[in-house]
Amino acid sequence: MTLPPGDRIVAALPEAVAVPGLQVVVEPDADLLARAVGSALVARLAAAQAVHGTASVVLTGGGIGTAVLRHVAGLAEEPAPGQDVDWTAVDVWWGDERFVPADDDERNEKGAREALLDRVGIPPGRVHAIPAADAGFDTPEEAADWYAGTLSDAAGDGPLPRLDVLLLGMGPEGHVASIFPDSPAATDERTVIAVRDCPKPPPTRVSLGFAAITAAEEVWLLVSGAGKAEAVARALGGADRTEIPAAGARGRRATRWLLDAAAASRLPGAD
Ligand SMILES: O=C(O)[C@H](O)[C@@H](O)[C@H](O)[C@H](O)COP(=O)(O)O
Repeated sequence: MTLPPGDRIVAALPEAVAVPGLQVVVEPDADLLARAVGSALVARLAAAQAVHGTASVVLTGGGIGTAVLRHVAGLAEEPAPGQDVDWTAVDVWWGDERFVPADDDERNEKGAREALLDRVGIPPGRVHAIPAADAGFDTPEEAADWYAGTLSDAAGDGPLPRLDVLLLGMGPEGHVASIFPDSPAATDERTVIAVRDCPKPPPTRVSLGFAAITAAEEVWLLVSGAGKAEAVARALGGADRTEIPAAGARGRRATRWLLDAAAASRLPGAD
């Protein structure tokens, strides 16, 4: 029997990091990856609604993350049987955001609205943006505390609501959300944190912490390009999450590494 690439890779990973629910999926290139993830996301949200009546997704910025949303918007216009998402019953959160004015092109929220949210009719009350720098908060710390409170309010009981799928891009050095290697955010226990002096501009951000990321039902890491291959291999090879934050991004039920062939090229078992 010939295993598909992702199965071969999981089989080749050391037992210590073969966490329950770990999947590695490899698509030939970035465009096919974004299409595949878009279809999988629609199916997952439809499945969550079939069980719970509602679904929730945590969005990421970045090229692949935004391309996925564009494909989801296209699928929403012509839903496949059984994969019809009721967008009026989807809660949207963000994994991180830049603390800049709302109309700044650096806002992850702006990209997501253009790619998907403005096209599918989600009620404004279900779009839970991380506050912009001109939204009435003087500091990213105040904005982070407010977002933690908003998550907690949505939960009703406990600090976090059910987060069905949490999407993350990954930087070439292994950062996820705005948790950068060897930064204070990598060891912060809060659900939402302010990030200052970020090595990648803009320097001031608000990010979910590991406490929130690891509470999601499923974490999906979207990674493309050869420049990420070494960090992917280190994350899946058991690196410490303070060195490679992506290594600590794990969902409660599933952790899916969704890669193109170039990003997967340094994994054991990759051809
Ligand atoms: O906040 C940021 O600086 C980016 O949003 C970042 O976290 C991004 O998600 C990754 O760098 C992957 O980006 P690409 O998919 O464009 O490579």
